[in-house]
Amino acid sequence: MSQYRTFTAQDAVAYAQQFGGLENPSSLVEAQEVGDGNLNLVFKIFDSEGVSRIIVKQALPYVRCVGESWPLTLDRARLEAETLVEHYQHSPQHTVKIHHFDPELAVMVMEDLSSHKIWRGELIGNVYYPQAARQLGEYLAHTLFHTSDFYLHPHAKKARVAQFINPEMCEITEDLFFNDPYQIHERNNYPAALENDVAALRNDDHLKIAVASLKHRFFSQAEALLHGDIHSGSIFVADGSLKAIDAEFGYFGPIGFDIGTAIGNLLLNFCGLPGHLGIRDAAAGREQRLIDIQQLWTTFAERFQVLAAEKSRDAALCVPGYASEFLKKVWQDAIGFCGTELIRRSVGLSHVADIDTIQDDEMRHECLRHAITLGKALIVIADRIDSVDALVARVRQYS
Ligand SMILES: Nc1ncnc2c1ncn2[C@@H]1O[C@H](COP(=O)(O)OP(=O)(O)O)[C@@H](O)[C@H]1O
Ligand SMILES: CSC[C@H]1O[C@H](OP(=O)(O)O)[C@H](O)[C@@H]1O
Repeated sequence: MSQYRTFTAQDAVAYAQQFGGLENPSSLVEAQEVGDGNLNLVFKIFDSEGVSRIIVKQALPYVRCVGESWPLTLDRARLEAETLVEHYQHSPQHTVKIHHFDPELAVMVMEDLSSHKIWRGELIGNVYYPQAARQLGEYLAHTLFHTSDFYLHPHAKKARVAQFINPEMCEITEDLFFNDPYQIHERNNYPAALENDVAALRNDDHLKIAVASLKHRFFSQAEALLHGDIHSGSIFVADGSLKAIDAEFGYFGPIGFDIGTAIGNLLLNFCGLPGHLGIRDAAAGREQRLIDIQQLWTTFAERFQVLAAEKSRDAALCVPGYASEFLKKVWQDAIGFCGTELIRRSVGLSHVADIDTIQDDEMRHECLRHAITLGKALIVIADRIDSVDALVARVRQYS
């Protein structure tokens, strides 16, 4: 029989005392539930001095932001913990450390990153972290290379693919990214003023064929163990430091999905900045976002190629020149997936604070239209955007 029960704050304290690995567990006295994501409970556990020392995260048997009417697998906690543990092996500097995990309770105890801040909030507040984009590129290169066919023995790779089969969480992405925005659906969420813009998505057959091709790749390309939801709200930053959290959508999928999601969230911030800052600061912030995107991709691609040259184990994939060919396909995928992230965050169930917190309705609608237009263009002309400089030029063209 399942032992699962939803934790109270007191349960979380007792659990952290038992499994937090701290030298003086009895100093942990209080918990505060701080979850602001769409899905789970997150408790900060404080010591008697009021200092947050460790985190307890528990999956609920349903989608938190919707309620019990949308049941969801508890196995997502295992998938999150195991993805983060695997990623930590390959990129310990840039992955939160998991101390303990219990599949029955769907709970994990992890490193407290209260010294860091969620990147999305910092991007909205115009606080610049010059190393962050490069560090994100490093994280993606190391985690994706070391879980790919370049590096893993074919038997180990297939065993990992099976371990990380994640049908329910993938189904959420399959629906929210590739279906809902292109049809009438009760989950969609956009202002009435955008009705014509959204109807145009539904009526664009050329766009829908390109989206179908991206969904097909999401279904079928088991290239590496993705984070699966690497947006700026799943990334903590501090001076010189970046750490990924929240990997419950982890599965073996197309590498371009992680790259496209990351770039897409930088572009959503680009679209939203005029709603938060004056003209000059918004323009400067936008330039920084474009530099972030260039640094993210350049770091990722350079690091991936170095790893491929030094550590590829497969006799065919290690042939000189193949890794750079492969990265061309990854880039094409990334542009398309980036476009789907821009659209689903503007029209679908789950939005981003970069645009949603803009107070002025007219301005917010303008920023949403910008994201939709840019997203549509990227999906349709992905094969004509063959470099990061070409992407930056297209973003300027649609500004
Ligand atoms: N390791 C951590 N250290 C400090 N705060 C955390 C940590 N993990 C999560 N949080 C806080 O909890 C919030 C929600 O966590 P997240 O993993 O994004 O939840 P969800 O899975 O519901 O999206 C984060 O935005 C952050 O404020
Ligand atoms: C019904 S889940 C919607 C949305 O929420 C996830 O984001 P997060 O939990 O990090 O806020 C993910 O992006 C899903 O697509």
